[in-house]
Amino acid sequence: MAFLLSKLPSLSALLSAYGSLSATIILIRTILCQIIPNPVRDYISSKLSQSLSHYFYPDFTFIIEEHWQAVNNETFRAVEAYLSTRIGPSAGSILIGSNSLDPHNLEQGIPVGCNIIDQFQGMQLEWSLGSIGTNRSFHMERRYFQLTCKKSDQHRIMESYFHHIASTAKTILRGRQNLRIYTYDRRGGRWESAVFKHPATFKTLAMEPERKEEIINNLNSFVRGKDYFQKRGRAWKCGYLLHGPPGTGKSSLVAAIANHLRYNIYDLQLQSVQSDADLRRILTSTTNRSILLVEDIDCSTKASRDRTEIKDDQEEHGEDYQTCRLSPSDPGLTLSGLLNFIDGLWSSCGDERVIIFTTNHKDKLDPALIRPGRMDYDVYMGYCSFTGFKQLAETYLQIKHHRLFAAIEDLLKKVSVTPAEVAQQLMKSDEPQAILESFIEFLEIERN
Ligand SMILES: Nc1ncnc2c1ncn2[C@@H]1O[C@H](COP(=O)(O)OP(=O)(O)OP(=O)(O)O)[C@@H](O)[C@H]1O
Repeated sequence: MAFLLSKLPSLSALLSAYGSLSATIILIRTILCQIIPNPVRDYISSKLSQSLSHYFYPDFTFIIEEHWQAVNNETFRAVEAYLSTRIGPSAGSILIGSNSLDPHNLEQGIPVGCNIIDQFQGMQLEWSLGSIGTNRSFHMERRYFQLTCKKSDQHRIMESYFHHIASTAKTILRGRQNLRIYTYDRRGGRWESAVFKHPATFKTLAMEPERKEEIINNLNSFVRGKDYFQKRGRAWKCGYLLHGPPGTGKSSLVAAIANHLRYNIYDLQLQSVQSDADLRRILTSTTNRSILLVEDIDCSTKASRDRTEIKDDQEEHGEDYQTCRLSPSDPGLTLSGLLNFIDGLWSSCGDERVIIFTTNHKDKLDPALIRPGRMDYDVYMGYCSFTGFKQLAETYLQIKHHRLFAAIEDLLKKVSVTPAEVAQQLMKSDEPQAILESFIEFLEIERN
């Protein structure tokens, strides 16, 4: 032990060695500082710290939250759609559900806490779904995806993996089996959805063929039109005003549009909107590639109605005038708030949006709402023409010709019946001859 202690350097020798080492380091540093230019020094030190951090912290994490700047995060939706096709044994658990007992309708989703492994261009990518929020405040729950990868893959992921996710998700969402219809739950303060399975298509719709063709062409160019809209500095959206008497197929046309585009529908009752700020919040929580539907807009709120008419109605019926129900608290929704969403600055919020208003009384709407150029397409759904009748006969009776058609054509020129009334008559039995005879009788009665 004593031998070992005698071999150790003395304290003064250690201090002097430390002093000369420090002096040498300072000397080298000063020389390097003088001969190596600043930018080169910065480059070397950043490279050095990068390789050290890669060594000590090799992973990188991307967080994708459900909302982005107070609106729905489309990247979150894309990841959700994409990952639902990547769920494998590593997940440990999956969500299963369906809207019917048909086993083919079984859908799968990603539960919170689930881990999913994905491979892309040789990269190993680990996904998980997390959530912040408590059971008690379910509405406050915020989900987020977390992607963990190698730090060195970070740029490749930004440049190509997220593009791959976006394009795959687009295809998945376009081809999705079930559409959904959303209604706004004012008390819960959020959209509630149900599966939307409406059988109406453009094929079954009784409408003038040229008009039908025109709408289909417009919708097809709309879907392909991102560049078209961008080049012209316009928001990627289009608006339809559907008007005409009850039972002429306005709702059926909305369903046909949704089925054609494979877009979900957000069915908004303007009565449930309390103010312009409320409208902004509700509409920014809808997703892209969707239809915003406001049915019977003339009855929804004072905001949309012709101001002179409201005054006349109130004078005639008193303050309690209820023909077109208004919110008891008289919603603070204003016409300008509404217009802002149709073609004002807020209309540019989101992509690929179709806005549809329906009304039985176009004449009751405020002129500002229907001035030329406000809504892109004005579609009048009228009484049943002979062409409309033939379409309905084909749908309901599977016949294209019949000797009684001539009499029906003649009567339809004199009688105003809605396609809904015609459809009701054609559903009375399966036997075409008997049905057409009874339909002629019905038209004769209507004429007198
Ligand atoms: N143009 C049409 N083509 C095919 N079917 C139609 C048409 N119009 C009405 N119908 C039939 O009548 C039913 C009611 O029509 P729909 O609800 O689409 O009319 P609407 O114009 O929206 O009526 P409302 O103004 O009362 O809401 C539909 O379910 C459909 O069966």
